[in-house]
Amino acid sequence: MHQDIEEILITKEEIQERVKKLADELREEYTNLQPLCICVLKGAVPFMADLTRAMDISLEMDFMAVSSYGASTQSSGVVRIIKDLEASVEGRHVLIVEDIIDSGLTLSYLIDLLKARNAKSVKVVTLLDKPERRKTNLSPDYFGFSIPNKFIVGYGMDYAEKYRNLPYIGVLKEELYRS
Ligand SMILES: O=P(O)(O)OC[C@H]1O[C@H](OP(=O)(O)OP(=O)(O)O)[C@H](O)[C@@H]1O
Ligand code: HPA
Repeated sequence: MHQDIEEILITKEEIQERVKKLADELREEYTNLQPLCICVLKGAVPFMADLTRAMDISLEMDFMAVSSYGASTQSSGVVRIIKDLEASVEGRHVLIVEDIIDSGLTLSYLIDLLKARNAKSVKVVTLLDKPERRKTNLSPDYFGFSIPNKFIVGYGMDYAEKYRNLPYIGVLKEELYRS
């Protein structure tokens, strides 16, 4: 795996340090609110696991899997629900946990959906933000790192389902995904 990485953008230690700081901020906001943390599968799994443990407050977790319909419909923001939540969000303080915001289309769909289901509040924490790629005017309530427009993998993020278990975030060698 490691030989396929052009450069390490964010080290394991930098991730750990930033996740701890984000967790401190979120603890301030959500103590006594019993938030429902929603992990957007699959990429956000490592971040969700590390963040919620570091938050160290009473909370609940649920998981959702979504997928864009494809290139032609992506620009319309149409998203297909592959796995829906088990919990009801009605009256709940919801925190969406994402690994990366790119165009923002996935998240803007999810935010609208959860509001339509009568969540009391809906906020977003993402580890990474790629603002250059944005196609919506959405910005996360909390983010770990703002990154350049490069294709990255690791700490949950994949290319063709591989590299999710890298402990750091790295830029994938261009020849591997352009070919
Ligand atoms: O801002 P957007 O352009 O909508 O892109 C961001 C979404 O894309 C990635 O998920 P992906 O569909 O690759 O699924 P995965 O998490 O299972 O890898 C990422 O985890 C976000 O959910
Ligand atoms: O750079 C990325 N890498 C992996 N998955 C992604 N989903 C959106 N952007 C990316």
